[in-house]
Amino acid sequence: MVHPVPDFPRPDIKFRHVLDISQQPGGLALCKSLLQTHFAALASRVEVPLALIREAGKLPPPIVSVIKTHSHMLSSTPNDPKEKRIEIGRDVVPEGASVVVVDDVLATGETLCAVLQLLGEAGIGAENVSIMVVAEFPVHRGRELLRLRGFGRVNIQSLLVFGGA
Ligand SMILES: O=P(O)(O)OC[C@H]1O[C@H](OP(=O)(O)OP(=O)(O)O)[C@H](O)[C@@H]1O
Ligand SMILES: Nc1ncnc2[nH]cnc12
Repeated sequence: MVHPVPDFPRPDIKFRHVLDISQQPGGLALCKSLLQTHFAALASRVEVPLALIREAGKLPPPIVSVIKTHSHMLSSTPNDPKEKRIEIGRDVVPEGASVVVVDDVLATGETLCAVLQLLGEAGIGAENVSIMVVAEFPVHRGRELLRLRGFGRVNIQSLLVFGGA
């Protein structure tokens, strides 16, 4: 279901088009049901609130915001800024709530570190967060970065793992 695209976005990279899963018939439903086997409380199935985390400038105030150093892999143009900000509405997740973070890819781990930091700023400790990704690329050592940044105890589950560490 995830087809490889050679030499994208740069020569010698075998890109795995993970998001294409959602463009294939039944793909999104398959993902949802696989994710649900890992986490009983997925927002779209059991109607717990969905909290969006977006790049800076896309959510109205009040927001909480942190810097995100972006992953080298998909920074396709040399002019891409080295860091961006990500944001969440300040009061969308009640303090002390349990949160399941869902993202498509875990590669370097910069994104998930920024997300955990952002949730921390919003009053949600890492002990109340679990993470689910569709695809993990261990070659980029994302879990190691999370450990180094103090998030080693956060539960991370991936549906697909491409290659070794
Ligand atoms: O584990 P990481 O190395 O952070 O990569 C994973 C992130 O990269 C992609 O997003 P995007 O292309 O927006 O991220 P980028 O700008 O950081 O490359 C993807 O949707 C993940 O959120
Ligand atoms: N090979 C790859 N394909 C798609 N996304 C990625 N993120 C990091 N490595 C990747």
